[in-house]
Amino acid sequence: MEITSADYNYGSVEVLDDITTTFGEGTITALIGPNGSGKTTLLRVLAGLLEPTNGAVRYRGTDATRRIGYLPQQPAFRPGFTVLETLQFYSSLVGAGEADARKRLEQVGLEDAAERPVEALSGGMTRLVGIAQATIGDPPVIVLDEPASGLDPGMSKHVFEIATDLASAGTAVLLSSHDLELVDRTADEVLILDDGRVVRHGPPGSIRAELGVESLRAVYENSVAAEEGTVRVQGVSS
Ligand SMILES: Nc1ncnc2c1ncn2[C@@H]1O[C@H](COP(=O)(O)OP(=O)(O)OP(=O)(O)O)[C@@H](O)[C@H]1O
Repeated sequence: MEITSADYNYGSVEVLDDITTTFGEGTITALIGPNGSGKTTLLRVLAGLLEPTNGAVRYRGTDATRRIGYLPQQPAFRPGFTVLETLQFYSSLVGAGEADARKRLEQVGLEDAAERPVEALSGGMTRLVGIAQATIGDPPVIVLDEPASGLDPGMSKHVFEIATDLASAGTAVLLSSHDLELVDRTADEVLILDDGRVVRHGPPGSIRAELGVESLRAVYENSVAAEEGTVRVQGVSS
């Protein structure tokens, strides 16, 4: 999958600036960057939910029944249905069959919550249902916006293990995260976004070596110009 010379503006607010990069199948690419740097916007463009203002996104292997799975930053499900019914509904939409819904539920460790109404889940459980939903039908590209946010340390690790399994099976996994340690340990590629631009992209080990630092946190601090404790808000002049 590749994105070429892509910009994205919300009206007059320019959020993404000239993004060109490729994402390989079988790899986990983690997007990291300050709050408001454009990670969600880039993931939505890559998932095909937003049309880039300029430039293009191209997918390979478009013969899959479901081309892209997507976990939004704040997943929400229609109330009045159980967890299993919700996932079966998504399965039927993508022609994946009922067994796939149960398999995905087990994969995220939520089989005991199968009969619980979706509106009665905790925040972390709702995100896990969202991850299960995103993986139904084995799409070749899976886009996860902060999949580990709000999860306890054990579940965060588990979610990154799910991402690793998906990548081993050939899926291109794109995700955003603020957990630099987990990203350092798990991602094949790291893409650092600052103020809507890609400031670094490569395997975490290579970019650490390039800068002669020990941790991804040090890479981040070296690469991101934002002042700590402030958020750069595009479209607002100070
Ligand atoms: N619908 C919208 N209309 C106008 N501006 C928007 C809209 N959505 C996002 N933005 C702006 O785009 C910029 C990038 O937002 P985005 O959500 O992509 O950042 P992010 O890197 O995902 O942030 P975070 O880490 O806080 O989730 C922000 O300045 C935000 O205010």
